[in-house]
Amino acid sequence: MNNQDLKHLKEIFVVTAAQMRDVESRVFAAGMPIPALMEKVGRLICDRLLSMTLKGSRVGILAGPGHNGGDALVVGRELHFRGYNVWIYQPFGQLKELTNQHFHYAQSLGIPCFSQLAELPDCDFLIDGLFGFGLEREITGNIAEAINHLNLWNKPIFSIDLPSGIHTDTGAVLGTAICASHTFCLGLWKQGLLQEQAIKYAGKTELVDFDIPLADIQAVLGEVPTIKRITQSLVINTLPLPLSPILHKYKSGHLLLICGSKRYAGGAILTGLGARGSGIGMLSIAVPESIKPLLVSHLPEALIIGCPETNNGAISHLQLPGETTLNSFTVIACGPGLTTEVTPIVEQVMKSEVPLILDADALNILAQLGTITSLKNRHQPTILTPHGGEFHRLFPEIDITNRVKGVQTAASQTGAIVLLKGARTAIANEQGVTWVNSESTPALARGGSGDVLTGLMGGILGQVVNRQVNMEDVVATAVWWHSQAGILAAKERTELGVDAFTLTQYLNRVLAQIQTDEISKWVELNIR
Ligand SMILES: NC(=O)C1=CN([C@@H]2O[C@H](COP(=O)(O)OP(=O)(O)OC[C@H]3O[C@@H](n4cnc5c(N)ncnc54)[C@H](O)[C@@H]3O)[C@@H](O)[C@H]2O)[C@@H](O)CC1
Ligand SMILES: Nc1ncnc2c1ncn2[C@@H]1O[C@H](COP(=O)(O)OP(=O)(O)O)[C@@H](O)[C@H]1O
Ligand SMILES: [K+]
Repeated sequence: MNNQDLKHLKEIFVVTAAQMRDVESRVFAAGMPIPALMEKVGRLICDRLLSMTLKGSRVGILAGPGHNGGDALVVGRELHFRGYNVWIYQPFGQLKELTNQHFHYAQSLGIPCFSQLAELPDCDFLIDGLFGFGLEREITGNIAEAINHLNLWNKPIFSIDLPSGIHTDTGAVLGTAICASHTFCLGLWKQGLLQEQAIKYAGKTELVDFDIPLADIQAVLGEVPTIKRITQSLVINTLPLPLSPILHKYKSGHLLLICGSKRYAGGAILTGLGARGSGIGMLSIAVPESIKPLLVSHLPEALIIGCPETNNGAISHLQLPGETTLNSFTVIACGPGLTTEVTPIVEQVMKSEVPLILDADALNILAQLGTITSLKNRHQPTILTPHGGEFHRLFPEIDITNRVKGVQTAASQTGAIVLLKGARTAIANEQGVTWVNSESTPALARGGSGDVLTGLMGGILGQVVNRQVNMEDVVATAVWWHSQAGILAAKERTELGVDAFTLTQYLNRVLAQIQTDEISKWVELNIR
């Protein structure tokens, strides 16, 4: 594997504090000296800082008692030698040995050091090395006060490894936490940085790779990591590309969408447009008869199935054409805009023998039915795509403060692939294989964007279901594609310009951006 592929691969792994300690212990046991690693990490951060356009030359170093503080002191010393005005704030009585040595050396170089925050002069930016993955209890007293005060300075703060105060695994705030503008996560992604509650503290995040041998990572996390970050290089293999030159439309998947009502006709259109964006070969959409003309006008290529409807304009029962049954389709996606009147339809699709995506109202009906564990009886995969509220209705007992644990529990209870939507969408299958999407945009937090995701996911699934792919990989691919469309649209149109319809217009542009050679080049990483 070349260096670039190895770097891509390391972006996928996610660790807890205990796992990071195990990985580091292996590296140290193999002979890498701890001081040499600290020096290397400090220099890498320093180089990265120097490659950014930093405003001003007055730097405050916030040094903690552990090795996070040691890293920060190395960064401070290097910036000092490069002509920056460096000041150190170090309020702790006792430091770890190595950190203590760096602190004394900095003092001997004449770098001013203070133990009181009030003495620290005004800085242009700060380096936060108070605590990393060694934070083990709530921050209190003068350190907590200092952090709260520093957050009010409104200056850029670059956090080393994690914003100090953020729990490495859960992302929870332990007492208080630094609000960083940028976080340099060291070596491997810490699970806490992928949890929703850490987002507003971490700022922009990036991984600083310090060349941990892959063998050490895999010895701790396994060859197939249980928790994976969704990255382009990992999902690219699951995209429905390239097409076979002798493709026939009936070999490219037939997706059935069951969606919409007189009241929520737009949801059906958006789901259909999401499916269109996937490139699915054949698309059928079952809607109430009265909105059929509307769907036809928006999706002329789709087969629109008008169904009998209730007095309120919801589908009363499915009326599929001719000999068609639910099992005639490659995939079924059911839910957006249905209303909660369609209970028999949800019961009917649950009995189908094809992969099934349940979203929105289908999830609310499932919650009302109270038969969620019966999903285990399905012979084909089921994918549930709740947002936080729907998740709570489906799984009132499951706490999602730790969203990763939450989806894992839900998936193991139901046997379904569970996707919990949000700023950091998390996906898990029954075996606990988990994906987290860490690249997204709040521009997606708008009505209808979830409908687009359901259609897109159904469309991808329909095309790749006969390939040797893991279902949860397909779900992750849909989430990645959807987010990337949002990011691209927000870049061009601002975050406010990404309504759900516009989002559908960017789906194809995401693919167009990916170089064809990258698609054909994709290397087997042996981690599936
Ligand atoms: N060995 C090295 O040179 C490397 C160091 N790294 C750095 O080392 C860090 C981990 O180092 P450590 O294990 O020393 O841990 P930290 O530097 O994160 O902090 C641990 C220290 O803080 C104290 N502490 C914990 N919670 C506290 C609280 N609430 N209030 C006051 N004191 C508290 C502990 O008693 C301990 O002394 C990483 O986050 C990273 O920055 C690695 O990432 C890279 C390799
Ligand atoms: N703050 C956010 N950052 C990134 N993505 C978000 C954010 N909030 C919501 N999303 C995404 O937007 C979509 C919203 O879906 P959903 O809640 O089902 O909306 P709707 O039902 O209106 O279509 C999901 O894909 C979700 O992950
Ligand atoms: K830190």
